[in-house]
Amino acid sequence: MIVKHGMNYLTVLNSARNHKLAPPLAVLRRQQFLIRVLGVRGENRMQGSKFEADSDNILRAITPVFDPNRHKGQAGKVAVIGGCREYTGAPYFAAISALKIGADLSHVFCTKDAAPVIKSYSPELIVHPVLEESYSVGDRDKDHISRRVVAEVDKWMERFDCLVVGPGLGRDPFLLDCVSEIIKQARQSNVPIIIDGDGLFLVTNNLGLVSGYPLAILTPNVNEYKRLVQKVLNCEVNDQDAHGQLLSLAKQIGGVTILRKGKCDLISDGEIVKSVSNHGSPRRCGGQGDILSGSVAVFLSWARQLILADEGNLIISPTNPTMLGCIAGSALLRKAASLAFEDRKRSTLTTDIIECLGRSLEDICPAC
Ligand SMILES: NC(=O)C1=CN([C@@H]2O[C@H](COP(=O)(O)OP(=O)(O)OC[C@H]3O[C@@H](n4cnc5c(N)ncnc54)[C@H](OP(=O)(O)O)[C@@H]3O)[C@@H](O)[C@H]2O)[C@@H](O)CC1
Ligand SMILES: Nc1ncnc2c1ncn2[C@@H]1O[C@H](COP(=O)(O)OP(=O)(O)OP(=O)(O)O)[C@@H](O)[C@H]1O
Ligand SMILES: [Mg+2]
Repeated sequence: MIVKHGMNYLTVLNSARNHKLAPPLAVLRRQQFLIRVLGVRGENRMQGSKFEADSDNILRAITPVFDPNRHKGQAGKVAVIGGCREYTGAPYFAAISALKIGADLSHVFCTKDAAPVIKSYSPELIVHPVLEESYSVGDRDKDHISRRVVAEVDKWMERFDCLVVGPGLGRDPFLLDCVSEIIKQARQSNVPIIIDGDGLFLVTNNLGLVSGYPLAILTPNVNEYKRLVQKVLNCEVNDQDAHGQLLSLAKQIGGVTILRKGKCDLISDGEIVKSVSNHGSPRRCGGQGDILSGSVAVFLSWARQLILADEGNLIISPTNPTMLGCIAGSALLRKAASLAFEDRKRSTLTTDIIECLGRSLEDICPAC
């Protein structure tokens, strides 16, 4: 069978299937080979586009070199607000990913039920059992419990370089009210905030929480993006003009940065659009978005530090730390997912990808 340039996948597969002389296994192998070859060609086209971010150079530029004069905390202190009765995996994935990439300290603020579970996954995480869900709070106690929850988080706020709000947070109304107050406090303290998962459910219904805050990053998946577009732009997702629509969405929410996750990750701060489409994994197991939110938190913190220290002498582009954090986090996650898949194939899980984060970063910027 001759494969001609421009033949689509289906034509090629059907030809291979109709190739009756070949034994079935050989046909299958040939099909897989053709899919791989043609798939890679398509991906290269996307990576060569003018929108594709220079992610390797960005990772090299913003990852700090080791310095014996630095003390604990200077490589990043992040906090994840999430974790409830249903979900304990998501906040763990986000918080541990931050540590595996190089943050010094990673906190989790979760409900009382979730805390012992998350603590038992890892002694490395600092877990605060402070959030409350409606079922454990009487109507009369709501005001003072809400004040107490917000105060518990606020006393740590100034120490954090970045907050990740939403992985495994759940949608309990009382809990979400408290989290709204926490977002307001973070904003007042100028702490960058990444909004993911159920945090996006909260923010989509209350855009004022992040609108006009340049240190906010939203990381919607396909469902979350759809809801955001419907709410803000009052229309449906338009894949024919994906870049233009993302740009308007970020602009409309007052210049927040949006990382639209998908086959190719698209990132915009309302000024520019960048894409990250390096090879990832075909496995779509749950939790990869959580790794991403923890990763973006670390890279955003590092980019911000670098920009403050360099006083405008930065030689990379873009220069917005939220854009840099998203590009670096997305590229690293995809590389780690690809490495994990090479090794584990169909059984690849989120924990396998987390184990590949260190090696992936090391390949691009060695520690020494
Ligand atoms: N191991 C873990 O702990 C992991 C935990 N995870 C955590 O899960 C949470 C939800 O995130 P997700 O990604 O499942 O949300 P998403 O794609 O919008 O929903 C998919 C479908 O479900 C539905 N739906 C969801 N929640 C609903 C609700 N409360 N009540 C009713 N419907 C609900 C939704 O329907 P819709 O909202 O469109 O009506 C859609 O059809 C979030 O906290 C995340 O961090 C993940 O990170 C994975 C690993
Ligand atoms: N079709 C795809 N091909 C390759 N990579 C993808 C694809 N879809 C998503 N990804 C990658 O997986 C990462 C997580 O995206 P995903 O859409 O799974 O998030 P999510 O649904 O929020 O995940 P989670 O299960 O953690 O909530 C993204 O950064 C993206 O790079
Ligand atoms: Mg998610």
